[in-house]
Amino acid sequence: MIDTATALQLVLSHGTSKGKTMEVTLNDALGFVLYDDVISPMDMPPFRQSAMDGYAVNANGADWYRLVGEVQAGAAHQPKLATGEAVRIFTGAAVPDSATAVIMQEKVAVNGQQLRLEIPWAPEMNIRPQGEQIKKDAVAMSNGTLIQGAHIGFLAGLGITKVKVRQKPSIAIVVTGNELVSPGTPLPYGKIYESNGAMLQATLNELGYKNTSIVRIADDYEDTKRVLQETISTVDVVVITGGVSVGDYDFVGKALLAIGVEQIFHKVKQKPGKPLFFGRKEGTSIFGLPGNPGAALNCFYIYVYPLLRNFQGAEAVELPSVQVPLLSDYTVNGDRAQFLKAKMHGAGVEILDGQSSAMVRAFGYANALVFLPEDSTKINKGELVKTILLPHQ
Ligand SMILES: Nc1nc2c(c(=O)[nH]1)N[C@H]1C(S)=C(S)[C@@H](COP(=O)(O)OP(=O)(O)OC[C@H]3O[C@@H](n4cnc5c(N)ncnc54)[C@H](O)[C@@H]3O)O[C@H]1N2
Ligand code: MOO
Repeated sequence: MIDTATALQLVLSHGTSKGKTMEVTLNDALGFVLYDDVISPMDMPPFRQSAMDGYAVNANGADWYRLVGEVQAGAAHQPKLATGEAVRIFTGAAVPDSATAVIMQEKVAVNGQQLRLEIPWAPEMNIRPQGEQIKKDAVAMSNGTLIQGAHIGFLAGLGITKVKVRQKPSIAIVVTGNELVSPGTPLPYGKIYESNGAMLQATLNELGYKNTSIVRIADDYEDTKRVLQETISTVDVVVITGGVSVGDYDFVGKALLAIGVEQIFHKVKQKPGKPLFFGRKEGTSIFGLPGNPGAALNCFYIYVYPLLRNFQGAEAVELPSVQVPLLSDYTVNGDRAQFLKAKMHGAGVEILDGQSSAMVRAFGYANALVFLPEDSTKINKGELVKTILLPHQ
Protein backbone atom coordinates (compact mmCIF):
# COMPACT_ATOMS: atom_id res chain seq x y z
CA MET A 1 0.00 0.00 0.00
CA ILE A 2 1.42 3.42 -0.93
CA ASP A 3 1.59 6.34 1.50
CA THR A 4 -0.39 9.57 1.24
CA ALA A 5 2.48 11.71 -0.10
CA THR A 6 3.23 9.19 -2.86
CA ALA A 7 -0.46 8.99 -3.74
CA LEU A 8 -0.75 12.77 -4.11
CA GLN A 9 2.46 12.95 -6.11
CA LEU A 10 1.14 10.21 -8.46
CA VAL A 11 -2.16 12.06 -8.89
CA LEU A 12 -0.35 15.24 -9.86
CA SER A 13 2.30 13.61 -12.04
CA HIS A 14 -0.23 11.56 -14.04
CA GLY A 15 -3.13 13.98 -13.95
CA THR A 16 -1.32 16.48 -16.12
CA SER A 17 -4.17 17.31 -18.53
CA LYS A 18 -4.80 21.03 -18.63
CA GLY A 19 -7.84 23.04 -19.67
CA LYS A 20 -7.78 24.80 -23.06
CA THR A 21 -7.07 28.51 -22.92
CA MET A 22 -9.89 30.97 -23.44
CA GLU A 23 -10.82 34.55 -22.76
CA VAL A 24 -13.51 35.47 -20.24
CA THR A 25 -14.93 38.81 -19.26
CA LEU A 26 -13.71 39.97 -15.87
CA ASN A 27 -17.26 39.70 -14.52
CA ASP A 28 -17.26 35.98 -15.33
CA ALA A 29 -13.69 35.32 -14.19
CA LEU A 30 -14.39 34.25 -10.60
CA GLY A 31 -12.86 30.83 -9.85
CA PHE A 32 -10.85 30.70 -13.09
CA VAL A 33 -7.04 30.59 -13.11
CA LEU A 34 -5.06 33.16 -15.09
CA TYR A 35 -3.25 31.70 -18.07
CA ASP A 36 -0.99 34.68 -18.80
CA ASP A 37 0.53 37.39 -16.67
CA VAL A 38 -1.72 40.46 -16.73
CA ILE A 39 0.33 43.56 -17.52
CA SER A 40 -0.89 46.78 -16.02
CA PRO A 41 -2.07 49.18 -18.75
CA MET A 42 -1.71 52.18 -16.41
CA ASP A 43 -0.30 53.60 -13.22
CA MET A 44 -2.47 53.08 -10.15
CA PRO A 45 -3.30 55.57 -8.80
CA PRO A 46 -3.19 57.28 -12.18
CA PHE A 47 -2.27 60.68 -10.68
CA ARG A 48 -1.00 62.16 -7.39
CA GLN A 49 -4.05 61.61 -5.25
CA SER A 50 -5.26 63.09 -2.00
CA ALA A 51 -5.61 60.51 0.78
CA MET A 52 -7.69 62.84 2.98
CA ASP A 53 -10.43 65.42 2.98
CA GLY A 54 -8.60 68.64 3.83
CA TYR A 55 -6.38 71.26 2.22
CA ALA A 56 -3.62 70.99 -0.36
CA VAL A 57 -0.94 73.56 0.44
CA ASN A 58 2.13 74.96 -1.24
CA ALA A 59 3.96 75.16 2.03
CA ASN A 60 6.46 77.83 2.83
CA GLY A 61 6.99 76.92 6.45
CA ALA A 62 4.55 79.57 7.63
CA ASP A 63 1.53 78.79 9.79
CA TRP A 64 -0.94 80.80 7.70
CA TYR A 65 -2.12 80.08 4.14
CA ARG A 66 -4.49 81.79 1.75
CA LEU A 67 -7.36 79.67 0.43
CA VAL A 68 -7.66 80.16 -3.35
CA GLY A 69 -10.03 77.42 -4.57
CA GLU A 70 -11.19 73.82 -4.45
CA VAL A 71 -10.53 70.47 -6.19
CA GLN A 72 -13.28 67.87 -5.97
CA ALA A 73 -12.73 64.13 -6.55
CA GLY A 74 -13.07 63.61 -10.29
CA ALA A 75 -12.27 67.24 -11.20
CA ALA A 76 -9.67 67.76 -13.92
CA HIS A 77 -8.48 71.27 -13.17
CA GLN A 78 -5.03 72.00 -11.81
CA PRO A 79 -4.93 75.22 -9.81
CA LYS A 80 -1.45 76.75 -9.71
CA LEU A 81 -0.59 77.47 -6.09
CA ALA A 82 1.96 80.10 -5.24
CA THR A 83 3.94 79.57 -2.06
CA GLY A 84 1.66 80.16 0.90
CA GLU A 85 -1.52 79.31 -1.02
CA ALA A 86 -3.92 76.41 -0.41
CA VAL A 87 -6.98 74.77 -1.99
CA ARG A 88 -9.79 72.82 -0.39
CA ILE A 89 -9.38 69.16 -1.49
CA PHE A 90 -11.19 65.87 -1.02
CA THR A 91 -10.17 62.21 -0.69
CA GLY A 92 -9.40 60.77 -4.12
CA ALA A 93 -9.01 64.18 -5.84
CA ALA A 94 -6.00 65.00 -8.03
CA VAL A 95 -3.48 67.01 -6.02
CA PRO A 96 -2.20 70.08 -7.91
CA ASP A 97 1.44 69.66 -9.00
CA SER A 98 2.28 72.84 -7.15
CA ALA A 99 0.98 71.48 -3.79
CA THR A 100 3.60 70.04 -1.48
CA ALA A 101 1.30 68.44 1.13
CA VAL A 102 -2.32 67.76 2.06
CA ILE A 103 -3.34 68.63 5.61
CA MET A 104 -6.41 66.81 6.95
CA GLN A 105 -9.24 69.17 7.80
CA GLU A 106 -9.24 68.20 11.49
CA LYS A 107 -5.73 69.66 11.77
CA VAL A 108 -6.40 73.16 10.44
CA ALA A 109 -8.33 76.23 11.60
CA VAL A 110 -10.17 78.08 8.84
CA ASN A 111 -11.17 81.69 9.13
CA GLY A 112 -12.71 83.03 5.93
CA GLN A 113 -9.96 82.68 3.29
CA GLN A 114 -7.30 82.20 5.93
CA LEU A 115 -6.03 78.77 6.91
CA ARG A 116 -3.86 78.01 9.91
CA LEU A 117 -2.05 74.66 10.23
CA GLU A 118 -2.25 73.16 13.70
CA ILE A 119 0.40 70.53 12.97
CA PRO A 120 3.77 70.74 11.28
CA TRP A 121 3.60 69.77 7.61
CA ALA A 122 5.91 67.30 5.88
CA PRO A 123 6.59 66.96 2.15
CA GLU A 124 4.05 64.73 0.33
CA MET A 125 2.03 64.29 3.52
CA ASN A 126 -1.35 62.60 2.82
CA ILE A 127 -0.58 62.36 -0.90
CA ARG A 128 -0.69 58.96 -2.62
CA PRO A 129 2.10 58.96 -5.21
CA GLN A 130 1.16 58.21 -8.82
CA GLY A 131 1.74 54.47 -9.46
CA GLU A 132 2.10 53.73 -5.75
CA GLN A 133 0.10 50.50 -6.01
CA ILE A 134 1.31 49.47 -9.47
CA LYS A 135 3.18 51.07 -12.35
CA LYS A 136 2.18 50.87 -16.02
CA ASP A 137 3.73 47.80 -17.75
CA ALA A 138 4.45 46.01 -14.46
CA VAL A 139 2.96 42.54 -13.85
CA ALA A 140 -0.37 43.25 -12.16
CA MET A 141 -1.24 39.60 -11.62
CA SER A 142 0.73 36.51 -12.47
CA ASN A 143 -0.07 33.43 -14.48
CA GLY A 144 -1.49 30.71 -12.20
CA THR A 145 -3.48 33.03 -9.94
CA LEU A 146 -6.86 31.66 -8.86
CA ILE A 147 -9.17 34.62 -9.43
CA GLN A 148 -11.19 35.73 -6.43
CA GLY A 149 -13.16 38.83 -5.58
CA ALA A 150 -10.11 40.90 -4.61
CA HIS A 151 -8.40 40.09 -7.93
CA ILE A 152 -11.48 41.14 -9.87
CA GLY A 153 -11.59 44.39 -7.91
CA PHE A 154 -7.91 45.12 -8.53
CA LEU A 155 -8.07 44.34 -12.27
CA ALA A 156 -11.31 46.30 -12.72
CA GLY A 157 -9.49 49.23 -11.07
CA LEU A 158 -6.95 49.04 -13.90
CA GLY A 159 -9.73 49.24 -16.47
CA ILE A 160 -9.29 45.60 -17.50
CA THR A 161 -12.43 43.92 -18.89
CA LYS A 162 -11.18 40.54 -20.12
CA VAL A 163 -8.61 37.99 -18.97
CA LYS A 164 -7.04 34.86 -20.44
CA VAL A 165 -7.73 31.76 -18.39
CA ARG A 166 -7.79 28.00 -18.71
CA GLN A 167 -11.07 26.17 -19.03
CA LYS A 168 -12.34 24.49 -15.91
CA PRO A 169 -12.72 20.70 -16.05
CA SER A 170 -16.01 18.98 -16.77
CA ILE A 171 -16.69 16.51 -13.99
CA ALA A 172 -18.99 13.49 -13.69
CA ILE A 173 -19.86 12.17 -10.25
CA VAL A 174 -20.77 8.50 -10.41
CA VAL A 175 -22.57 6.93 -7.46
CA THR A 176 -22.80 3.17 -7.17
CA GLY A 177 -24.74 0.74 -5.02
CA ASN A 178 -28.02 -1.21 -5.02
CA GLU A 179 -28.71 0.15 -1.54
CA LEU A 180 -29.16 3.75 -2.73
CA VAL A 181 -32.55 5.46 -2.76
CA SER A 182 -33.21 9.10 -3.70
CA PRO A 183 -34.11 11.45 -0.84
CA GLY A 184 -37.78 12.40 -1.07
CA THR A 185 -38.95 8.81 -1.57
CA PRO A 186 -39.82 6.28 1.18
CA LEU A 187 -36.85 4.34 2.56
CA PRO A 188 -37.33 0.55 2.42
CA TYR A 189 -35.60 -1.51 5.11
CA GLY A 190 -31.95 -2.17 4.26
CA LYS A 191 -31.64 0.80 1.90
CA ILE A 192 -30.03 4.21 2.53
CA TYR A 193 -30.51 7.59 0.97
CA GLU A 194 -28.03 8.54 -1.74
CA SER A 195 -26.08 11.50 -0.38
CA ASN A 196 -22.60 11.41 -1.90
CA GLY A 197 -23.80 12.76 -5.22
CA ALA A 198 -25.44 15.83 -3.71
CA MET A 199 -22.52 16.37 -1.31
CA LEU A 200 -19.83 16.26 -3.99
CA GLN A 201 -21.82 18.31 -6.48
CA ALA A 202 -22.46 21.01 -3.85
CA THR A 203 -18.80 21.00 -2.80
CA LEU A 204 -17.70 21.34 -6.42
CA ASN A 205 -20.18 24.13 -6.91
CA GLU A 206 -18.83 25.92 -3.84
CA LEU A 207 -15.35 25.74 -5.37
CA GLY A 208 -16.54 27.21 -8.67
CA TYR A 209 -16.95 23.99 -10.68
CA LYS A 210 -20.39 24.20 -12.27
CA ASN A 211 -19.97 21.80 -15.17
CA THR A 212 -20.91 18.67 -13.24
CA SER A 213 -23.37 15.81 -13.54
CA ILE A 214 -24.43 12.92 -11.35
CA VAL A 215 -24.61 9.42 -12.86
CA ARG A 216 -26.09 6.48 -11.00
CA ILE A 217 -25.01 2.82 -11.44
CA ALA A 218 -26.45 -0.30 -9.83
CA ASP A 219 -24.15 -3.07 -8.56
CA ASP A 220 -24.09 -4.87 -11.89
CA TYR A 221 -20.79 -5.64 -13.58
CA GLU A 222 -21.90 -5.24 -17.21
CA ASP A 223 -23.82 -2.09 -16.43
CA THR A 224 -20.87 -0.66 -14.46
CA LYS A 225 -18.50 -1.23 -17.41
CA ARG A 226 -20.91 0.25 -19.97
CA VAL A 227 -21.79 3.38 -17.98
CA LEU A 228 -18.21 4.04 -16.88
CA GLN A 229 -16.90 3.73 -20.44
CA GLU A 230 -19.51 6.13 -21.72
CA THR A 231 -18.91 8.61 -18.88
CA ILE A 232 -15.13 8.55 -19.14
CA SER A 233 -15.30 9.39 -22.85
CA THR A 234 -17.32 12.56 -22.24
CA VAL A 235 -15.66 14.41 -19.33
CA ASP A 236 -12.26 15.50 -18.03
CA VAL A 237 -12.59 14.04 -14.53
CA VAL A 238 -14.72 11.17 -13.22
CA VAL A 239 -15.30 10.90 -9.47
CA ILE A 240 -16.87 7.56 -8.55
CA THR A 241 -18.01 6.75 -5.03
CA GLY A 242 -18.51 3.27 -3.63
CA GLY A 243 -17.74 -0.18 -4.93
CA VAL A 244 -13.95 0.20 -4.69
CA SER A 245 -13.35 -2.18 -1.82
CA VAL A 246 -13.13 -5.97 -1.79
CA GLY A 247 -16.81 -7.03 -1.49
CA ASP A 248 -18.38 -9.41 -4.00
CA TYR A 249 -20.40 -6.53 -5.45
CA ASP A 250 -17.58 -3.96 -5.47
CA PHE A 251 -17.27 -3.92 -9.26
CA VAL A 252 -15.69 -0.53 -9.81
CA GLY A 253 -11.98 -1.47 -9.76
CA LYS A 254 -12.52 -4.57 -11.93
CA ALA A 255 -14.78 -2.72 -14.40
CA LEU A 256 -12.30 0.15 -14.78
CA LEU A 257 -9.47 -2.24 -15.63
CA ALA A 258 -11.70 -4.17 -18.05
CA ILE A 259 -12.51 -1.03 -20.05
CA GLY A 260 -8.85 -0.11 -20.38
CA VAL A 261 -8.32 2.38 -17.56
CA GLU A 262 -4.66 2.50 -16.55
CA GLN A 263 -4.54 1.96 -12.80
CA ILE A 264 -2.06 4.37 -11.22
CA PHE A 265 -2.81 3.17 -7.70
CA HIS A 266 -5.44 1.37 -5.70
CA LYS A 267 -5.29 1.63 -1.89
CA VAL A 268 -3.48 4.19 0.21
CA LYS A 269 -2.23 3.75 3.78
CA GLN A 270 -4.64 6.27 5.24
CA LYS A 271 -7.73 6.61 7.36
CA PRO A 272 -10.25 7.35 6.09
CA GLY A 273 -10.04 6.38 2.46
CA LYS A 274 -7.93 3.21 2.34
CA PRO A 275 -9.50 1.76 -0.85
CA LEU A 276 -8.95 4.94 -2.94
CA PHE A 277 -8.43 4.22 -6.66
CA PHE A 278 -6.82 6.53 -9.21
CA GLY A 279 -6.49 5.84 -12.91
CA ARG A 280 -6.28 7.46 -16.33
CA LYS A 281 -7.78 6.84 -19.72
CA GLU A 282 -7.27 8.99 -22.81
CA GLY A 283 -6.67 12.21 -20.90
CA THR A 284 -9.45 11.62 -18.39
CA SER A 285 -8.59 11.24 -14.71
CA ILE A 286 -10.67 8.71 -12.81
CA PHE A 287 -11.02 8.57 -9.04
CA GLY A 288 -12.72 5.74 -7.21
CA LEU A 289 -13.54 7.19 -3.80
CA PRO A 290 -14.83 4.97 -1.00
CA GLY A 291 -18.61 4.98 -0.62
CA ASN A 292 -18.47 5.96 3.05
CA PRO A 293 -19.45 9.66 2.93
CA GLY A 294 -16.79 10.88 5.40
CA ALA A 295 -14.07 9.01 3.51
CA ALA A 296 -15.36 10.23 0.14
CA LEU A 297 -15.30 13.91 1.13
CA ASN A 298 -11.89 13.54 2.76
CA CYS A 299 -10.40 11.98 -0.38
CA PHE A 300 -12.06 14.68 -2.45
CA TYR A 301 -10.26 17.47 -0.57
CA ILE A 302 -6.89 15.73 -0.37
CA TYR A 303 -6.60 14.23 -3.89
CA VAL A 304 -9.38 15.38 -6.23
CA TYR A 305 -9.14 19.08 -5.33
CA PRO A 306 -5.39 19.34 -6.21
CA LEU A 307 -6.00 17.58 -9.54
CA LEU A 308 -8.79 20.03 -10.41
CA ARG A 309 -6.62 23.04 -9.57
CA ASN A 310 -3.76 21.50 -11.53
CA PHE A 311 -6.09 21.11 -14.54
CA GLN A 312 -6.81 24.82 -14.30
CA GLY A 313 -3.08 25.59 -14.20
CA ALA A 314 -3.18 27.02 -10.68
CA GLU A 315 0.08 27.88 -8.97
CA ALA A 316 -1.10 26.48 -5.62
CA VAL A 317 -2.94 23.20 -6.04
CA GLU A 318 -3.23 21.74 -2.53
CA LEU A 319 -5.30 23.16 0.27
CA PRO A 320 -3.01 25.29 2.45
CA SER A 321 -1.78 23.89 5.75
CA VAL A 322 -0.30 25.31 8.93
CA GLN A 323 1.34 23.90 12.05
CA VAL A 324 -0.99 24.41 15.01
CA PRO A 325 -0.84 23.21 18.66
CA LEU A 326 -3.28 20.45 19.52
CA LEU A 327 -5.79 21.49 22.20
CA SER A 328 -6.00 18.07 23.91
CA ASP A 329 -4.16 14.73 23.95
CA TYR A 330 -5.07 12.38 21.12
CA THR A 331 -4.42 8.65 20.95
CA VAL A 332 -4.15 7.22 17.46
CA ASN A 333 -5.97 4.05 16.60
CA GLY A 334 -4.14 1.88 14.01
CA ASP A 335 -1.04 2.42 11.90
CA ARG A 336 -2.47 4.27 8.88
CA ALA A 337 -1.91 8.01 8.38
CA GLN A 338 -4.95 9.88 9.67
CA PHE A 339 -6.95 12.82 8.41
CA LEU A 340 -9.08 14.04 11.32
CA LYS A 341 -11.96 16.50 11.07
CA ALA A 342 -10.99 19.40 13.29
CA LYS A 343 -11.83 22.91 14.34
CA MET A 344 -9.21 25.62 14.61
CA HIS A 345 -9.78 28.10 17.43
CA GLY A 346 -7.60 31.06 18.33
CA ALA A 347 -5.27 29.03 20.54
CA GLY A 348 -5.00 25.78 18.60
CA VAL A 349 -6.85 22.96 16.93
CA GLU A 350 -9.46 20.64 18.39
CA ILE A 351 -10.10 17.17 16.97
CA LEU A 352 -13.86 16.70 16.69
CA ASP A 353 -16.00 13.73 17.73
CA GLY A 354 -17.47 11.50 15.04
CA GLN A 355 -14.41 10.53 13.00
CA SER A 356 -15.83 7.32 11.50
CA SER A 357 -15.52 7.27 7.73
CA ALA A 358 -19.24 6.49 7.48
CA MET A 359 -20.01 9.79 9.23
CA VAL A 360 -19.99 13.17 7.57
CA ARG A 361 -21.65 15.24 10.29
CA ALA A 362 -18.40 16.48 11.84
CA PHE A 363 -17.36 17.90 8.47
CA GLY A 364 -20.20 20.37 8.95
CA TYR A 365 -18.48 21.75 12.06
CA ALA A 366 -14.90 21.36 10.85
CA ASN A 367 -12.82 24.09 9.31
CA ALA A 368 -9.68 21.98 9.05
CA LEU A 369 -8.27 18.46 8.82
CA VAL A 370 -5.49 17.45 11.19
CA PHE A 371 -2.99 15.19 9.43
CA LEU A 372 -1.12 12.64 11.55
CA PRO A 373 1.54 10.64 9.69
CA GLU A 374 1.40 6.84 9.69
CA ASP A 375 2.69 5.08 12.81
CA SER A 376 1.78 8.05 15.03
CA THR A 377 0.81 6.79 18.49
CA LYS A 378 -0.07 9.46 21.02
CA ILE A 379 0.00 13.18 20.36
CA ASN A 380 0.14 15.37 23.44
CA LYS A 381 -1.73 18.57 24.06
CA GLY A 382 0.38 21.49 22.84
CA GLU A 383 2.26 19.51 20.19
CA LEU A 384 2.26 21.10 16.75
CA VAL A 385 0.28 19.17 14.16
CA LYS A 386 -0.12 19.68 10.42
CA THR A 387 -3.53 21.30 10.00
CA ILE A 388 -5.01 21.48 6.52
CA LEU A 389 -7.37 24.43 6.07
CA LEU A 390 -10.69 23.57 4.46
CA PRO A 391 -12.00 26.10 1.92
CA HIS A 392 -15.04 26.95 4.08
CA GLN A 393 -13.83 28.66 7.26
N1 LIG B 1 -13.20 -6.98 4.02
C1 LIG B 1 -13.00 -5.68 3.90
N2 LIG B 1 -14.03 -4.85 3.89
C2 LIG B 1 -13.83 -3.52 3.78
C3 LIG B 1 -12.53 -3.02 3.68
C4 LIG B 1 -11.44 -3.92 3.67
O1 LIG B 1 -10.27 -3.53 3.56
N3 LIG B 1 -11.73 -5.24 3.76
N4 LIG B 1 -12.34 -1.67 3.65
C5 LIG B 1 -13.35 -0.88 4.31
C6 LIG B 1 -13.12 0.53 4.08
S1 LIG B 1 -11.78 1.17 4.88
C7 LIG B 1 -13.97 1.29 3.36
S2 LIG B 1 -13.70 2.99 3.29
C8 LIG B 1 -15.11 0.75 2.67
C9 LIG B 1 -15.19 1.26 1.24
O2 LIG B 1 -16.08 0.52 0.55
P1 LIG B 1 -16.54 0.86 -0.91
O3 LIG B 1 -15.80 2.00 -1.47
O4 LIG B 1 -16.52 -0.37 -1.68
O5 LIG B 1 -17.97 1.44 -0.72
P2 LIG B 1 -19.34 0.68 -0.56
O6 LIG B 1 -19.10 -0.63 0.06
O7 LIG B 1 -20.03 0.73 -1.83
O8 LIG B 1 -20.00 1.66 0.49
C10 LIG B 1 -19.48 1.91 1.76
C11 LIG B 1 -20.54 2.58 2.61
O9 LIG B 1 -20.93 3.80 2.04
C12 LIG B 1 -22.31 3.85 1.75
N5 LIG B 1 -22.50 4.56 0.48
C13 LIG B 1 -22.05 4.19 -0.71
N6 LIG B 1 -22.44 5.06 -1.65
C14 LIG B 1 -23.16 6.00 -1.03
C15 LIG B 1 -23.82 7.16 -1.47
N7 LIG B 1 -23.81 7.53 -2.77
N8 LIG B 1 -24.47 7.92 -0.57
C16 LIG B 1 -24.47 7.56 0.74
N9 LIG B 1 -23.83 6.48 1.23
C17 LIG B 1 -23.21 5.68 0.34
C18 LIG B 1 -22.67 2.39 1.62
O10 LIG B 1 -24.02 2.15 1.79
C19 LIG B 1 -21.80 1.75 2.68
O11 LIG B 1 -22.38 1.91 3.94
O12 LIG B 1 -15.06 -0.66 2.64
C20 LIG B 1 -14.78 -1.25 3.89
N10 LIG B 1 -14.89 -2.68 3.79
O1 MOO C 1 -10.68 3.83 4.60
MO1 MOO C 1 -12.13 3.48 5.25
O2 MOO C 1 -12.54 5.07 4.78
O3 MOO C 1 -11.12 3.67 6.71
O4 MOO C 1 -13.33 3.45 6.37
